[in-house]
Amino acid sequence: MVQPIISPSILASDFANLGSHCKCIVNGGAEWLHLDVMDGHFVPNISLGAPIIASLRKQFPRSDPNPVFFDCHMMVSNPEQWIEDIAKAGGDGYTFHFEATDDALRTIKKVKAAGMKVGVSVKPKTPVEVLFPIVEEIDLALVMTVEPGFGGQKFMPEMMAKVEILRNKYPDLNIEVDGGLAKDTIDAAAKAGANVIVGGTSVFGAENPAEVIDFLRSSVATSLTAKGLLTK
Ligand SMILES: O=C(CO)[C@H](O)[C@H](O)COP(=O)(O)O
Ligand SMILES: [Fe+2]
Repeated sequence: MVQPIISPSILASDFANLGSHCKCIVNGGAEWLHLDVMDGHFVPNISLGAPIIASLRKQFPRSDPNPVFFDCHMMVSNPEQWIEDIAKAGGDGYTFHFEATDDALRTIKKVKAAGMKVGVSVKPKTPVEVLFPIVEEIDLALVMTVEPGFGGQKFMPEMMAKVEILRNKYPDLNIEVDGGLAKDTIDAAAKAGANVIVGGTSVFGAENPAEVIDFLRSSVATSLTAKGLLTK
């Protein structure tokens, strides 16, 4: 059993007003914040790192009644290098790319030892089957629905086959999709079985983020209910 989770990506935020922009999104009902860390090497772009995450954590303290989950998407070449820094900065989930490590199990163990939930992501050209041997050890699988590196790209519907394969095999797994998720693409992702939805441009760029968040969540809830998978 899983639940719908909306994780808006701060890549599409107004960085000069990051704290207040994120407050508006969280007040609009987002359960998680998706923090895209890019190193300019694994992907051809640079975004942000631990110092920004630490500043943002001060705005969303863990002592809050419903602390916001910091869902860190690590688009970096050496994911083990940043585990301690991100944990100290206040990361809750550490999702690294399968393509970036030569020993995913070792990296998974290190993330867990640092006290974070662990996710593993696959780029569009990576077959989802690579996750099968490690799936029992992870908290989340992230299926990229764009080539990682930039926000505002077009959703790749052909990635939904990967989500379906994972959902059929692992009904209790958190399956996240990232890239181009919006009102016109959510149904495909929800029907395939995704339950954690990243929305950058569609949520941070919306006039009414709360309405978009509700829309995304109800699509996921409808599909999970139809599959008998929704956590009550
Ligand atoms: O990981 C990412 C890019 O690599 C981002 O999370 C993603 O692109 C979200 O932005 P948008 O919803 O605008 O596509
Ligand atoms: Fe991301």
